Amino acid sequence: MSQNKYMHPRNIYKCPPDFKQLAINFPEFRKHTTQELSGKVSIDFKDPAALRALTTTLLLKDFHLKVDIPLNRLIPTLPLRLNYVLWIEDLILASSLGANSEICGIDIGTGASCIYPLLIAKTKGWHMLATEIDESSVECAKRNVETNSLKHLIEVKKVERETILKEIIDEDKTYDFTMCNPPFFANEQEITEYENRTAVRKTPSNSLTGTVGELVFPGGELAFIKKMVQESLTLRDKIKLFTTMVGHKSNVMLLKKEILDAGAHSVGSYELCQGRTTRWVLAWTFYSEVKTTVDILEISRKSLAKPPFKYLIPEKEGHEYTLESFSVSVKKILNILEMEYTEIKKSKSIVAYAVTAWKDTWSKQRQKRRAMQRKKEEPEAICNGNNEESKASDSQEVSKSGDLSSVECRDRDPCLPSKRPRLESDSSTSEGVSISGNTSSEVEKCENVTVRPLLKASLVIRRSCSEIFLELTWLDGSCGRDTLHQVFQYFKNHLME
Ligand SMILES: C[S@@+](CC[C@H](N)C(=O)[O-])C[C@H]1O[C@@H](n2cnc3c(N)ncnc32)[C@H](O)[C@@H]1O
Repeated sequence: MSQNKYMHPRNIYKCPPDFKQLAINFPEFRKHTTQELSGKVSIDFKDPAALRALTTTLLLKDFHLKVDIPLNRLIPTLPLRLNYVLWIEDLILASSLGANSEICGIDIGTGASCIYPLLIAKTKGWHMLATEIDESSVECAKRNVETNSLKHLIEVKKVERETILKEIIDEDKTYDFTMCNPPFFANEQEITEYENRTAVRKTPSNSLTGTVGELVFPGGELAFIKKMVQESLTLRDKIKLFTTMVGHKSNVMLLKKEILDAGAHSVGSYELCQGRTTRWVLAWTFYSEVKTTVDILEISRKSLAKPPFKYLIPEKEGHEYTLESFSVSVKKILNILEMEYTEIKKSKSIVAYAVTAWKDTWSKQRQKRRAMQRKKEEPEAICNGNNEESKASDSQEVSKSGDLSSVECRDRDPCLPSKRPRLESDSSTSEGVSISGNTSSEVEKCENVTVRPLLKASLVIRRSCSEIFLELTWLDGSCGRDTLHQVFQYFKNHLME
């Protein structure tokens, strides 16, 4: 029975890919398909060439990644890999890792495809160190990184079989997380048994790909992970979160006990469900503030509820845009809009600001300019009269509410409700940029009443390969996300001026 409904909520393969459409759009994939009389298009999952065509086609279509996978090496399936990556992302977000610096991870045994680092670097912009023992896989992984112009984010390192983590960590470096899809089997006999299992469990639907060297470790995954746990004890200050995939359910409880006995602060596990395959992942840490379990539905609900407004900055002939030059243009617009901003993150690939608006300066700009013009042209007497009228209505308001500041605030902010709500202590995270707590300027105190800003958002300028994106994420404010969309439109219209 397919377990797709239990896939990670943000996994794009929860809804399986449309093979017919893939065959129409990708001739390389079409070669491996057959069409039944009913019109249904399928592939032979036992054929490694077909499996490879599916994975490389999806990587190209969904992630713009061009990946070479040799037929004689392990061919990764994407739904499972993505489930693992999304779970790590949830833990990183829940633990607020990378809030003040770039996120760096390690993939132990990256394989020829270099699948995890490519997915992570491409979709999250995180730095990855990828290790591998197999010489030819190392070469292929390096080529894949180069082909996709991700050398600035991914380093592929050839290591010795005895090494898991200890020897690869530089003295002066720390990492946010490790991940690993370890060799599962203890010997070749186990591989044969797995391939031929029929009696109790169904034969796996996919063909088992990969060399003996890739799939076998003396003592199997249990021995490999136990070694990793032992090494994590000496690296407890260098790595915040250790994770690994586990292939056999029976090993999950054994390893959890082993990890806690070794002195970890906490250990958590999660079930990766996809197609007919189930795998497990373990996370452990020596830090009290780092999370090893997470409410995935809650995190996904939050992040899906507030996806950022994203704008790919169009290329302009003869112009080489940099993050620096865009930050200048963005700050200029923020000043024009009289928005407060604080730089919260700056790296080679990201500049992020926390922005706050106290009044609407962006909507109906043209009408406002016309009104100003008309006001200038009006005779003084009428103008005076109007002023008297407005003064009268203001004083009425003052006497009703008994609070002068509320009138002032509402005057400059049409969206503020008549009774100002208290601003709850806020902590929001958006795509690796986290803003928590309120600065004194964000909360304006008027006579014991706490005023909520009109809008609070994160503004991220992100470089991914040669493309630059502007991302605006709604965080809080008396006006909703629609207001942020107006600001976003304003940026789109004025950024290239
Ligand atoms: C099951 S494969 C996973 C490949 C890839 N990460 C994936 O998920 O498709 C395990 C990989 O770990 C590599 N490996 C085995 N022992 C290793 C070690 N001590 N350090 C680094 N890589 C190792 C193998 O060569 C193999 O490529």
